Amino acid sequence: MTAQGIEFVNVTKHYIDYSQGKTPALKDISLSIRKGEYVGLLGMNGSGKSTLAKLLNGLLKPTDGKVFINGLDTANIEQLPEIRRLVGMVFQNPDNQLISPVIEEEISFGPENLGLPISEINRRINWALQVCGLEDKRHHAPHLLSGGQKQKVALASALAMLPEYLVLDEPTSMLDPTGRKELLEQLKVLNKQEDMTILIISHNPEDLVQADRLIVLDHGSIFLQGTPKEVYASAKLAELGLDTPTVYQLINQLGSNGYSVPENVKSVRELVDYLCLQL
Ligand SMILES: Nc1ncnc2c1ncn2[C@@H]1O[C@H](COP(=O)(O)OP(=O)(O)OP(=O)(O)O)[C@@H](O)[C@H]1O
Repeated sequence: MTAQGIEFVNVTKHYIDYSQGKTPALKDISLSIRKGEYVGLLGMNGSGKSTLAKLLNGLLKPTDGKVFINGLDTANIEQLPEIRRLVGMVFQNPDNQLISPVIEEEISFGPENLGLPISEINRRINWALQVCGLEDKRHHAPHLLSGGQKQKVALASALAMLPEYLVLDEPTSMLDPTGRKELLEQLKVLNKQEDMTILIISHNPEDLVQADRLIVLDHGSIFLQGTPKEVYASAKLAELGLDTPTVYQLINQLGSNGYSVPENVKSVRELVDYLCLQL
């Protein structure tokens, strides 16, 4: 067992008594996510993505199998506080996550519970507000914000815990195009500069292109995984009816015409730059 990283060992999750013959939400999943990795999770509605995310910080327990975070077992109640410090979660619906009357208090809640000194709490609040572009909203009430702004507050609260692992379930669903672009940029920075491991779930394939690895779920099982280039070049993906981002449609077309594009080209802009260099 590796001490660092996330490890799913033969994990099955049933929500309902399986003596009734119900299909499990997740079936015998084994996977490893190494520390510092940026992983995208995709799949059709009901394929098990949110269930997998909730297993990561012990919100759900496996029916069978084990989930380890840095070697800590999510089924061990004594290890849960440390697991929840390590794994920050940003849920699909921020209304379920925000509890304080003022944004600053919402963000300080977690660090205060860790018993950190005031100076460190303030440093983390300032940093999280700045990363999420919320400096001017510090004294606002979360419930008066728009859905997208609430999503940013939920992210800021998770970041203030300085998690090693950041799990985001549909984080861009309520953001406008600018907010979406900014969030994805910030995730890249958090991953590369802060060495934060990222697991992002999204129905928007464009949100996942910067991942190191994509994992595709189907009916609770891993259907396909690989680099974005490998996954989006796979004919299997079309079987699920999942969209291919524009840049990979172009890369696939170039590939079928005999032109290979390097793995690090992940946006239309980067593709154009790369092609210009080849002229
Ligand atoms: N609380 C619950 N009780 C019973 N069944 C549930 C519960 N939550 C999810 N399920 C079932 O588990 C399966 C996987 O659901 P999950 O929410 O993990 O899928 P998902 O891939 O995140 O879907 P979506 O893309 O729609 O968010 C579905 O069949 C769903 O009906």
